[in-house]
Amino acid sequence: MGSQSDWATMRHCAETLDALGIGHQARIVSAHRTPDRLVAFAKNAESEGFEIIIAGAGGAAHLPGMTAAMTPLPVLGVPVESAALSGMDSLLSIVQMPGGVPVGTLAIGKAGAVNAALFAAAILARNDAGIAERLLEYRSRQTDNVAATPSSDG
Ligand SMILES: Nc1c(C(=O)O)ncn1[C@@H]1O[C@H](COP(=O)(O)O)[C@@H](O)[C@H]1O
Repeated sequence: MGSQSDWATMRHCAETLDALGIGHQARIVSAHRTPDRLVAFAKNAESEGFEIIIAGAGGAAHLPGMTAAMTPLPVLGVPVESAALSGMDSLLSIVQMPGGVPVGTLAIGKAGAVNAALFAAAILARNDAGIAERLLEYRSRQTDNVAATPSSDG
């Protein structure tokens, strides 16, 4: 993520990965404020054993795209909700990549952070039966938790 302030959003991604038993690391890396850290991280991520990068950033969110430019790994982008423009700036700056350098862009905020973890799980599940099974269980629990009728105090 681009800043400590993104953790309130991105922790939902980390918690979802934990729930699915998927190993992960959370790091603060900024294309703007820590450019050398970004280059070192993105260029070495594959050789360090990372399989997917989830990049959450807000405002002028260059982090996901710059990361994607420097790694062959799949990069998922989470637009963090910004105070000034409610995350529309984050969304548009992450989603509007030029052809040839894709970032898989999720929804703004918490839903996007959770879905980035689930999307990563779906990719990893193709080659990992344990993750595939846990993802199915997660989806099944989610289905079971949707009531068929509304409660009067809901
Ligand atoms: N978008 C980026 C990048 C980047 O794209 O490299 N680095 C920090 N930021 C974003 O700036 C916002 C405000 O950060 P602060 O709260 O630290 O001022 C955060 O949402 C962060 O992701």
